[in-house]
Parts: sequence; structure tokens; C-alpha cells
Amino acid sequence: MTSASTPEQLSAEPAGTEKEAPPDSGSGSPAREEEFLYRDESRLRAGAQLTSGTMARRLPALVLRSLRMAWRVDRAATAGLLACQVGTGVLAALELLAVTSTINALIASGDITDRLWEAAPQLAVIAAAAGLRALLGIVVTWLTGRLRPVLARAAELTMIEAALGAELAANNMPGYNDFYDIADRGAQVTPDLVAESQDVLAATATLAAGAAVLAVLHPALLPLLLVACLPQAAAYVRAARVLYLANLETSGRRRMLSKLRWHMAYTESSEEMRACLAGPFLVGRYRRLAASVNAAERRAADTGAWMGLAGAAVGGVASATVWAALLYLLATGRMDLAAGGGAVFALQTATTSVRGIINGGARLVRTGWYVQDWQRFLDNAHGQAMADSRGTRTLPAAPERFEARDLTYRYDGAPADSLAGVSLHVKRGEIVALVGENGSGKTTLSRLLCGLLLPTEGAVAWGHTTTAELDPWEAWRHVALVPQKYTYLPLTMRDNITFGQGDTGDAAVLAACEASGAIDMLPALRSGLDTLLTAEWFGGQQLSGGQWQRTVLTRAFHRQASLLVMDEPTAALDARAEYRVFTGLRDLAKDRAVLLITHRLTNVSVADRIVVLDRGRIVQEGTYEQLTREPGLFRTLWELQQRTGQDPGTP
Ligand SMILES: Nc1ncnc2c1ncn2[C@@H]1O[C@H](COP(=O)(O)OP(=O)(O)OP(=O)(O)O)[C@@H](O)[C@H]1O
Repeated sequence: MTSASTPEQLSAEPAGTEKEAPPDSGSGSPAREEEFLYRDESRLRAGAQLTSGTMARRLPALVLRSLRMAWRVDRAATAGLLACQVGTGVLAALELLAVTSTINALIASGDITDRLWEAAPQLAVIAAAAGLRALLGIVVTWLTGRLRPVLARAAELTMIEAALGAELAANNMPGYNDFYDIADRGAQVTPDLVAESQDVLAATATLAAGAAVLAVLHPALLPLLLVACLPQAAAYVRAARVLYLANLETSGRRRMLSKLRWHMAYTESSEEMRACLAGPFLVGRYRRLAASVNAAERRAADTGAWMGLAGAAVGGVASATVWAALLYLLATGRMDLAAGGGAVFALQTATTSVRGIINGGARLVRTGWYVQDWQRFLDNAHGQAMADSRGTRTLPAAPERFEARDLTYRYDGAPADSLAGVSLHVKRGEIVALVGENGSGKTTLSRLLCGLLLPTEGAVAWGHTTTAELDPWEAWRHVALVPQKYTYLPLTMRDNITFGQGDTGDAAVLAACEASGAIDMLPALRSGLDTLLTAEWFGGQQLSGGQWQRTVLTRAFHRQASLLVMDEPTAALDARAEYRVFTGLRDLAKDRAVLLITHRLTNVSVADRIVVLDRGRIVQEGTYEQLTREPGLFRTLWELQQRTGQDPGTP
């Protein structure tokens, strides 16, 4: 390994040297590396057409929805915040009126002591209002601090629920995961939307107070102030849009960065990161991609800053114009000096409020765009909500028969069908084995039979009901699945087995452990079934690959489901454990329909029927005895295994 590959040196690379990839960082130009990263052109185009007018129209609904959510998670804090904002506005108005009349009193003719006495109540109102406003400010900070984390977590949870409610197929759709990330950003900034709308409300309340005074002093001043500030508002919103669009444009690249980070830093890939030198290779890739994202974000920051500057300059000129107008009114005697004093203060307050509205409004509009993405995802999971594509029927009883009828399936964006014209059934009490070479469609067929995917053509029927008609969450209570890539959860063994369902007592869980062979692992586990299965946390224990597979098998056996689907269920098991699983399978199949996928062909002798797939089509079907005798794909593969000794036969 070269010295450039040590972790210390990789992390010690100074910021800003992103373009200098390490020598072993792999081939391929940045352009090539990025070309497969999805860019949702239609979203970008739609984003480019976003106007402040459209957002201004949508904002009330967005703010209302976020407030409703805030109300759900913490009524007291939400009500308190709203009350504080209204209070702040009222106090600001009072203060302003008091200041105006104080100025009027002070600059009126007469004895100064009398004038001071006359102004004393107003001064008391000013002091009290200022004190109360400061107090309300502290309360707002306190309540926001309490509401923010709860609201952010609640928003995250709604995202998770929406993602869980999306079709499995969505994960393979270009753009879906990017959109998820963009929407997730919206979920994260939901508390900002609430806080920013409150800032705008507070500024509006203060403006209203200033406006009332200004309108009394001279009717031209307020419209002049508002009109003068419009260009600045437009510039700020444009700057906000540039930043939002940059986020949209870089979403695919940033998602890749976060995937790379995950692989480089976490345990799952840690062996290959080191021994295969994947770490240094990926750091190089990361640097190049990060450089390209940084460049896009810097461009946006520069453009945004220029727009902000232009806006501020226009705003400055606008303010000067209004002040000049005030001077003109005073100089020409159109406003008397006493009114002028109040006007100066009211104008100052109104200008500050208008700036607050413009700044807060621009931030609010930008946050609104994010939150709108979040809410759109919640509404239909980017068009992939199962609620929209499936029915709501439930089954009166566990189905007896699961049947695929003339199925065709093509993954989104795939060049060809993964399955074509496939028909197959499996009944309770029966074991059907699916075999075939890599990529022949076995897993896809099992996903369709489970109702995880809906067919492109044809149907899957559970009894008399198709999977498209069923409420999926109800339906999956009848399924036990051992997928090829299973999930290791940082939970106890019991929770990993039961997922909190069915009989979680020792007797039921141990019976399932007996069938899978996991029972042999228990004596070595510190707290038996209640051992945390990860060494990442204190007191946890790490399982081996085969031990995990036994746990996942236990999970499936523990579920009293009428359809048991096992995809390479024993790939990591030792010979004894594998033998145990296959000899126990017949017993398990008594009241289950079992679909078994395996490449170890002697194991399929346990099946009542074997279905052979080749390039998405069924090419053979029969018993083990028939298929090992008759010429065909099964016998060819079986003989190869016999010859290489990979499959020495059932022990
Ligand atoms: N999530 C997916 N998205 C797109 N295409 C997929 C996806 N999963 C599988 N495919 C494609 O569908 C075809 C069938 O894949 P499938 O996983 O069903 O095969 P298999 O027979 O289970 O393979 P193996 O024996 O390697 O597990 C393959 O061409 C594969 O590229």
C-alpha cells in the first residue's frame, strides 16, 4: 500500500484539494462517473419556473399544514408561540403609539417639566411594553426549543411512514430515491417553516402598528415605502430560488456522496474497505464528486449573494427615497414638526418590519419549496403509494393456494422482461422448489408471489383474490420470507425473531429456534433470547454470518404464515444446520405453502415439485426423480454440481 492510502493521511488532506485524487483512486473521468447519476430534468424545469407569486399563493396552505402538525405534536407550545407572536405585535403597536405621543408631547410648546409629566404615562407604557416584549422573546426561544426537535422527529416519522407505504418497485425507479432525499430535506426544515412564518407574522404585526401611525401622519408614506421595497423582495426571493435549485440539481450527487460515506465509515463494508483497498479508491471518487457538488453550491452561493447585494442596493435607494419624501413633506410644510418626529420613528419601525418581512419571507418561500416537496411525497410517495395502486380487500381466512397466472414482469427502466408468461401454483402442505441460473427470475417470481411486486401483466391470486386487490399490510400477515439479503437489526434476538408479532414468549420462540438450529447458539449468548445482537453497543454480541442466517430462518419459522418463501435459505449454514433445516421442512410444510429457491440442487429433492426457470421462462417442471433422469437444464446443472463436488448430496 502506498503512503497515500493510510487513513491518517487520507483524512489529513487539506480542504480545497478535492480535485487531486490519490493515485490509486480508479479510472474514469468525473463526467463519466456522474453521467449515471440521475437528474430529474422535469423537476429542474418546474423548479426554474417557480415564481414568488405561486409560492405566495401556496404558502398559507403549507404553513397551515405545518402548524396543524405542530399542533398535533405539542398543542401547548404551538398555542403559546402563536399567542406570543400576537402579543409581540400588539405590544409593538402600543410601544409605537406611546413613542409617537411621547415625541409629540415633548416637542409641543409649554413648560418642559409639565411636558415631561404629561409624557410620563406614555414613557411607562414604552418601558412596560419593551420589557414584556423581551420577556415574550425569551418565551418564544424556550417554546421553539421545545417544539423544534419534536416537530422534526414527527416530520421524519411521516416520511418513514410514506416510504414504507410506497411500492417496493419504487426503489428501482430512477429519481425516486432522489426525490425521497429532497422531500426528507423538507421534513427536516418543517420547524423552520413554523419559526419563519412566526417571524413574518411578528414583523407584519409590527408593520401594521407602524402603518397605522404612518397612515394617520401622511397617507402617501406607507404606499411609498411598500412600493419602494418590492424590488428588494423580488431579488431576495430570486436568490432563495437559486439556492433551492442548486439543492435540487445536486441531489443525485449528494445522495451518492452519502452512500459512499456510509460504506466507507460503517461496519458492513469495513473489511473490503481495508483489505481490498476499496477505501482509498472510494476516497478518490468521493473527492471528485464532492468537488463537483461544491462547485455547484459555490456557484449558487455567489449568484445568491450578487442578487442579495443588488436587492440590498435597490432597498437602500428605496429607503433613501422614502426618507427624502419625508424631508420634502417637512420642508414644504405639508407635515408639521410634531407629526414629523412621530413619523421618523414610525418610518424607522415600518422600514425595519418591511425588511424583516422581506428577509423572513424569502427564507419562508425557500423553506416552503422544500416543505412542499415533503408534503407532495407524503401525499403519494412520488406516485408510488401502495394506497393508490392496490385495493383494500382483506382475506376472510388464510389462503390455501397461491397462484401465478401468466405473469410478465419488467423492472422499471429495464431493457427486457425479467419474467415472461410464467404460471405456477403452490398449495398449503406442498413444497415447490424454484431453480435456475443466476438472473433467471427466481427471486423476482418469489417477490410477485408474496405480493411485494405487482405483475406488469397477468395476476397473482391468493385463493380467489389477486394481490392487486388486497390490502398489502393485511396480506403480508400471511407471509413468512427469508430473503437472499436479509436485515441484521440492532435488537435483541427475541425482537429480531418476532418483530414484536405473534407469541413472543419463550416457548414459541424456542420452538422456532429448534427448527432452524438457532437453539444451539443460545448457550453462548450472554442473555439468551434477550441478548442484543450487535457489538456496536455495550453489552451486545456479534453473530457470525451463519448464525445470523439461523436467526433469520427462525424469524420465518416463528411466523404462523401460510406462505413460506425461502430464497437461498441455507447458503451460509454448515452441513449439520443445513441438514436440520431440510429434514424439518416437510414438517413445517404441513400447514404452509413453501416456495424454496436454492442453487444446491440435491436439496430440492425435498420438494414435491421443481420448477426450472431460464431467462424468465419456465422450461421444466417435475419431481426430483424425473428431472435428474430426463435431459434438460436441471440435469445439466445437477451433473455439473455432482462433478465439481459442490453438491455432494444430502447427508
Ligand atoms: N431490483 C431490480 N431492478 C431491476 N432489475 C432487476 C432487479 N432485480 C432483478 N433484476 C433483473 O431481473 C432479472 C432476474 O433477476 P432475479 O433476481 O429474479 O434472478 P434470480 O434467478 O433470483 O438470480 P440469482 O440466482 O442470481 O439470485 C435479472 O436480469 C436482474 O438483472
